[in-house]
Amino acid sequence: MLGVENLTVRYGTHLALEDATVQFAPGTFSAVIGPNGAGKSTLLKTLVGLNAPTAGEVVFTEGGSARDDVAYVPQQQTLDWAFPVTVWDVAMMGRTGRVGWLRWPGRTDRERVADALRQTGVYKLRGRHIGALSGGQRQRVLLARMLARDARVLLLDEPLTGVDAATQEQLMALLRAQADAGRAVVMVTHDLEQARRWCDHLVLVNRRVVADGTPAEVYTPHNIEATFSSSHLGHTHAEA
Ligand SMILES: Nc1ncnc2c1ncn2[C@@H]1O[C@H](COP(=O)(O)OP(=O)(O)OP(=O)(O)O)[C@@H](O)[C@H]1O
Repeated sequence: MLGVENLTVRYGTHLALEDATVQFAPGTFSAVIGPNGAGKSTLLKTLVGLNAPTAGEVVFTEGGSARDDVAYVPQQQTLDWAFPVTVWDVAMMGRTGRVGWLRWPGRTDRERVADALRQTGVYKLRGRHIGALSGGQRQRVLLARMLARDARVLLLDEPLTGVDAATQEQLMALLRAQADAGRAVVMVTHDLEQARRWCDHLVLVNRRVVADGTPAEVYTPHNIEATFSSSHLGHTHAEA
């Protein structure tokens, strides 16, 4: 189990997330939903250890250094796609940590990478330079790197950006299967409708956690209004 308790994150004087308490359970596909600037990426980055809490904490239950068990897929546009590596190399980073190998990949590593590339449908592109890929192909490669990692917790920041509708459905099915296999899958998205169809846990965020529960519990006009209306944003700004 991974979660945050009373988490507040500030960037300088800017309050990005305030007093958030949420848990992400194994076997659950969670969606973190909210408008631009709501603190969604901040939540994921803090879970993976890229941001330090200003107050509150990240909580791992069940076992010790579980952060090693977390695979993180950042937003596609935050990565350097001109970097001279192939699709295979990027997926292998899920095993070895970085290019210029920390250790020489073994047979298990190669098998896991091949399997991940097949699952995401880019095995045939394995020799291609990542700079030559479409947006949808890039997203598949990032998902392959995540799958190759074989982590128990999967955190994905808007993994369906730049992906066509048919591929989005395929990738959502893939993530659903990861949750059904016992992993905790947490996805940041803007797409409330898609999240409602595929996820069993929705977290609505607008600087604070507005609602947290099953789609049936969370998907109410009141919660959606509270999450997405600009008047509410103004309200939370005023509180900050
Ligand atoms: N490194 C940073 N330094 C200063 N401010 C930041 C930093 N990162 C994020 N912010 C600000 O914190 C707020 C929350 O950002 P965050 O990226 O978490 O939002 P988000 O919900 O993921 O938004 P989007 O949907 O646009 O990606 C925003 O107002 C953003 O401008």
